[in-house]
Amino acid sequence: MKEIENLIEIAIDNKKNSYSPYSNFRVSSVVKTKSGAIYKGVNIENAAYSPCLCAERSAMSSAISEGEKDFVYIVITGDSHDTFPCGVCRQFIKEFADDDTKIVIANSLKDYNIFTIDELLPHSFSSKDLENK
Ligand SMILES: O=c1ccn([C@H]2C[C@H](O)[C@@H](CO)O2)c(=O)[nH]1
Ligand SMILES: [Zn+2]
Repeated sequence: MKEIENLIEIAIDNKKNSYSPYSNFRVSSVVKTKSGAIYKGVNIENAAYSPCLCAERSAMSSAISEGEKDFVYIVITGDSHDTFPCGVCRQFIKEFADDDTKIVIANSLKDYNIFTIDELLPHSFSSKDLENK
């Protein structure tokens, strides 16, 4: 099975662990880093709403917490067709992604599209702006 399909399969399977009693909208993410390690995340909601955590930030945070910041794949799959990352997650991804990081918006094993972060977040603010002030 293709590497990418394997990641999508893991993400779809793990949607069951989404904690989303308020929106009833499940999102699951799987990230793969340069070392080959895989980390999973789901959206985690809260009665106070604002502490809600998106699946992709959850997965990336797990990786970063293990010292893994070089993302090769960020796979996202949700309960709607083409579940794209929210604005907060795009900015979060921008901090760590490079031009080679593949952001995979997956509907099924065979139905997915791949984007770079600059396609999803053009004209963005990043650490480079702080260096070049
Ligand atoms: O890319 C996305 C988009 C939405 N959500 C979550 C946030 C909230 O829990 C639910 C409905 O917006 O979906 C994610 O986790 N990732
Ligand atoms: Zn988000």
